[in-house]
Parts: sequence; C-alpha cells; structure tokens
Amino acid sequence: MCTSIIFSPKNHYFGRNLDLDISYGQKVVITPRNYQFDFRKENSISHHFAIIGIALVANDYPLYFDAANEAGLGMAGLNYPGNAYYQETLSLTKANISPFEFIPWVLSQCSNLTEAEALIVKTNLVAINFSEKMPLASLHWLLADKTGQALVVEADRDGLHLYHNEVGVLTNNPQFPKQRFALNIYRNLSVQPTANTFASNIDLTPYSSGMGSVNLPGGLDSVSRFVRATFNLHHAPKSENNAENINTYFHILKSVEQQKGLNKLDNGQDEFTIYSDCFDLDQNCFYYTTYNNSQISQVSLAHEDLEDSNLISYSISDQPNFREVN
Ligand SMILES: C[C@H](CCC(=O)NCCS(=O)(=O)O)[C@H]1CC[C@H]2[C@@H]3[C@H](O)C[C@@H]4C[C@H](O)CC[C@]4(C)[C@H]3C[C@H](O)[C@]12C
Repeated sequence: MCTSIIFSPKNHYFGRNLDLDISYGQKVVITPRNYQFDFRKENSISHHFAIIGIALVANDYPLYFDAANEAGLGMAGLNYPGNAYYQETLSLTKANISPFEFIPWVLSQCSNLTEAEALIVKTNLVAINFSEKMPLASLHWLLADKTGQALVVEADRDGLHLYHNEVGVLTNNPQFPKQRFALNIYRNLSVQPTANTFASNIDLTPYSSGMGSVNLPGGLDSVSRFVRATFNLHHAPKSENNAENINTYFHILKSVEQQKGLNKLDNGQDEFTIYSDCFDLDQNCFYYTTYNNSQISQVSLAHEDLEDSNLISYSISDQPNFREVN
C-alpha cells in the first residue's frame, strides 16, 4: 500500500510512501526539457517541462512511480487493485494514453492542476502494456500543485473520475469518495484535552495526555492510513523555516509507514515502506529517505543542465548512516 500527501505550511510539499515487498531497481530520474517522449498512440513531445522523480528506466524510458515538474505540478501513482479499469478500445476524440505514459503525458505539458484537469478530461487511459514482462499497473493518481490543492484521478469500469481532494491525502482502495467518507466516523477525534462525555455520574479520569486521539486507527490497511495521515497532516505545525517544514512532512509520512514484519502478503513476503519522498514544489528540490537510511537525501533540479536531451539518474542510497559521536 502507499500513502501520498500534500503539505502546505508555506512552501508546498508533495510526495508519498512507496510500500511494496520488492524493489524494481528504481532510481531518482531527471528528464531534461529536450528528452523526446514517445507515446504509443500519440505524437512525440520533444520539448517540455523538466521532470524529477522516482522511476525505473527501461529501454531509455522513465517509468515514473511519482514525479514533479519544474512548474511545480506533482503526480503520484498508487496501487488501486481490482478497481482500475483501462479501456480496450481507442478513442477517436480523446488522446489515447497508457497508464505507464500518464505521468510523462501530464507533467511534460501542464504547469498546474487547472491545466492538468483540462488535459485529463481529454485523455483516454488505454490498456497498453509497456512490455510482455511489464504488465499494466492498477493505479489511481494524486496530483497537487503550488496552490496546495489536490486532484484524484480514478479510471473505473464506469469511466474516468476526477475528484477535487481538499483533504490532500490518498492511499489505495477503496475509491476516493469512500476513503473521504471514512473521516466522518472519526469526526470527534481531537488534539485537545477531552471532557468526560461518557457518563457524568461516573468519575473518569484522563490517565494520559493525547486522549483525544485514542480512537485514531493504527492499522496498516489503506483506510486506517488514510484517516491517520489526514489527522496528522491537518494538525501538523507550520513553520517559516523550510528545513523544519520538510522534517515535519517526513514525520507525517512516517506515521503511516510500514515496518517490516507487520504486513505479510500471500506470497509470504513483507510489505514495507521502501522509500518516502518529498517534492518541494516551490523550490524544485526533491528529498527522500529509504527504509534503511533515514537521513534525508536532497536532489536539486537547478544543479542539472535542464536543456539536455538525455535522462539523468542517481542511485538511491539505502545504507544505514550513523553519526559517530565518540
Ligand atoms: C506497486 C506500486 C504502488 C505501491 C503500492 O501501492 N503498493 C501496494 C502493493 S499491494 O497491492 O498492497 O500488494 C506502483 C506505483 C508505480 C508503479 C510502477 C509504474 O507505474 C511504472 C511501471 C508501469 C508498468 O506497467 C509496470 C511496472 C511499473 C514499474 C509499475 C510497478 C508498480 O505497479 C508501481 C511501482
């Protein structure tokens, strides 16, 4: 499972936890402005916004898991098993784009959510594999921009749905409106000390601080993570200091991370948080941590030649990093 958030204390920080049992050999991949994006059914785009994110590069093509462009638009694909449905037939009126092309299609052309929405309603997500060995991924997507707003895109059996997401969080199943509805169950949670509303004639003492969060779901399932990430995001402190805000952002994602050993899959493997990442949409800076390396790594778009035409990639460091004090 995965969790994606947009946090807007001052700058706008967007990204996700990637939770999975296996690594695909993904890297930090920068697509400069003059790399030619070829699409299976649409014309190539040879000059576009530069993009940075996590991707698997196959046949010199960046298969992005999540990314943001230099204009400050971010987009993440999250697992949506059993619900994602891609069209078998090509549209004559809309652009036909495969799910693996969707992030490049949107981020190469759109600078914000308004433009992205206008493009996506004219896009038909079609069931075209990247290759025999790389089957279609069942995904839905969270997009966010420098307004701090977010948009969910879900291709269901009954068609493409776009939802304005004022909550700023997305996990996996079920459909976004159902995830959003689940918050109603928890509307009485609070960060304030709570009163005894149970029974006034019974003497009940608050044995601990934090009693207002006593029913905040702690599970690793997608709805529990959605509720917990939303509560923690909406009560996170906002600072004037960029480093403090980035640190807070990672605290929010860590509150829904998956430790190894807690989520056994049918294949016997552990699902765990392979990486957590953060795009500062205002500064064009990318940050990440991994399961074994909680030091925050930083990759800056400004340090690259963005007029280049070749992909630039950096290996992800997953080695524990200790500061030796004595
Ligand atoms: C599985 C990933 C989402 C994380 C997640 O939600 N995991 C939950 C696992 S589980 O259901 O709970 O078991 C998704 C996010 C982006 C996906 C990748 C990207 O879409 C890029 C390509 C697309 C190709 O079609 C398949 C390989 C792939 C490289 C995808 C593999 C996988 O589906 C990824 C890595």
